[in-house]
Amino acid sequence: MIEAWTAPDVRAAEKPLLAAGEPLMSRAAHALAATVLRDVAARRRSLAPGSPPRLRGGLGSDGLPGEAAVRGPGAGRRGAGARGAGARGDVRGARAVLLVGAGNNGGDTLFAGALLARRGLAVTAVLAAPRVHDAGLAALRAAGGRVVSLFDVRVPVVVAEVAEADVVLDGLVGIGAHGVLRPPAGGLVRALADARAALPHGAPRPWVVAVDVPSGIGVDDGTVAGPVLPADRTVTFGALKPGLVLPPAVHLAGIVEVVDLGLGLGDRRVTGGGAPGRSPASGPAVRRLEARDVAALLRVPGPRDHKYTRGVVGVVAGTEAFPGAAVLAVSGAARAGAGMVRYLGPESVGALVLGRRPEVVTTGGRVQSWVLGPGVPADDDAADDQGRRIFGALAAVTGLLSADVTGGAVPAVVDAGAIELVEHRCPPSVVITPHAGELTALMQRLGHGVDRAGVEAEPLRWARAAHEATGATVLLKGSVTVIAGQDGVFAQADGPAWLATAGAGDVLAGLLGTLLASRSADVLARPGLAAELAAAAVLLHGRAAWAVSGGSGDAQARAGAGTGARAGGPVVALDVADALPAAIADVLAGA
Ligand SMILES: NC(=O)C1=CN([C@@H]2O[C@H](COP(=O)(O)OP(=O)(O)OC[C@H]3O[C@@H](n4cnc5c(N)ncnc54)[C@H](O)[C@@H]3O)[C@@H](O)[C@H]2O)[C@@H](O)CC1
Ligand SMILES: Nc1ncnc2c1ncn2[C@@H]1O[C@H](COP(=O)(O)OP(=O)(O)O)[C@@H](O)[C@H]1O
Ligand SMILES: [K+]
Repeated sequence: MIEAWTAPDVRAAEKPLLAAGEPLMSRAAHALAATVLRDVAARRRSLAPGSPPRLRGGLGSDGLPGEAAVRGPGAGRRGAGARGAGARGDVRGARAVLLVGAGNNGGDTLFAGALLARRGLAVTAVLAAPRVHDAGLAALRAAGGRVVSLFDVRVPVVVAEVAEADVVLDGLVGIGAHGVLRPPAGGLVRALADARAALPHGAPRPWVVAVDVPSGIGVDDGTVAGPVLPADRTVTFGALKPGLVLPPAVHLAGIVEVVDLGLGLGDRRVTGGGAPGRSPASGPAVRRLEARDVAALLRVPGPRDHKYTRGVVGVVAGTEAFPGAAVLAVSGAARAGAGMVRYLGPESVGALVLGRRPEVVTTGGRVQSWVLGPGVPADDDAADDQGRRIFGALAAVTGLLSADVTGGAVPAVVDAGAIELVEHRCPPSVVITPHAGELTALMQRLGHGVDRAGVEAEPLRWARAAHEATGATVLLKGSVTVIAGQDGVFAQADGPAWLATAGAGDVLAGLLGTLLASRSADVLARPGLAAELAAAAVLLHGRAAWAVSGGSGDAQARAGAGTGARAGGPVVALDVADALPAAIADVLAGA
């Protein structure tokens, strides 16, 4: 399990250690410097023979070829004692620019800069505040670092200096940031980000290391309200922060590395206030399941099981206009290991479903979960019959009709057109699975004046708002899928961008239906479990998609800075469903 903790939580955990005199800043700076040295050495090693002595010349990409220690958030922790990691390569003469803000984030950066200078790098600190960390500044000066102030030099001069650098350390603000970056730091970052965006693809440019977080992101909510310099790597201290796992900020963090400062977060619950909507002491603000967590959630059948104990999934999906969605949802459910799948819908669609999946049953009966809505447009008269079926199932799962009539409440996946049909408060065992457009429509119907861009800018906020407004668990789809449930938030980043293809969501709905059916009674009894199973479904869906696309490694590393990992190729939704058995087997085998 990957855990992200808010700034107040981190501060609360640091407090007793600082009071006891633990040298946290020194540990942070040493680990930061070691990583920078390693990165710079790796880039220098990648230089072709005969290239000019400057490190960035000739690289031609933002990559770190040959680097061994690429890691995603939580994929591993480095102790603070990783000194000398850069010793394998000669880094003398490399140029480093430090962007230094007023607080301890700037202090970390200055101390790390001093270590870099002592290793032979030419270090320039650009001070973006009238006063910066005194001891850090003194250390840098003593080590031979050069210091310029944004109050004395113009931004274009700094931009030109940065363009000539091999590595930039972004130490403007960390967990003490409030709001968008203020001048002069904001103007500098905007100019640097613009200059970087204007470079042709693959053009040489400096490697950017964010100190703790990319300055300017919403540390606790992942928002990007102002300018931010995209990082190639983020070296974060003590614990992951929510903004390093949540969209859209996660896309600016690059490869994230956690430096263990011994804060003990996760070992115990700290009371730090936390993010809005969270009660104190409620644990990490955001979690991300890993394969081993999913293995523990999956119910593996045993000798006493039969098809009914394994779980029957009822699927109300597809219309004559959109029959494929029924095939995809049913395939997702069947391939994920349902004991039985019942399909309910138009006869012609049922025939298509049976043609593809003869094991499906097309008669009514008891189910342990529902999958409602894929391929059922909310505003289409032809969908009336499907709409009636969905209303019936919703009446059962929301407890609107008595168990005598409905056979009892069971968990449900409410997808696509069915989301528009939710009119009553849901239990958390109902999982609504919108993409950003569908969530926007839902929130507008509930009276919120938000548009799609607003939802995409603040996915955490709107997923939570939808959960609070409907009572349902909300799974907001995207490259990072955000799940807001009764016991908190998950942010899953498991699939390749190739997965953004028609019908992929239908497969996910069916797959999730099966996971809910397999643990139906548990889901009804434990309000937080639906969100965990939803996160598990996203992980399996993403891993199946990677298998189909032919990629390798973890998603963050692949998306990271040209590590040589395979980017994979196109996928189609039905192939993703067909890859689920192997994805599940791999997860259960610990692969
Ligand atoms: N607390 C600790 O024990 C440790 C903290 N560490 C570092 O300390 C950082 C936190 O330090 P601080 O609490 O000093 O806070 P920061 O350094 O993150 O930022 C606070 C400073 O930035 C200014 N600032 C805030 N918002 C701004 C904005 N929008 N635009 C421009 N300037 C802004 C404030 O006026 C203040 O001077 C962490 O991110 C981490 O890098 C590490 O050294 C590890 C140990
Ligand atoms: N850029 C991306 N990277 C990875 N996965 C993505 C990306 N964009 C979308 N996805 C995933 O692809 C699927 C698309 O689902 P959806 O939008 O519902 O499509 P459909 O309705 O056609 O089935 C979701 O699981 C979503 O999380
Ligand atoms: K920073």
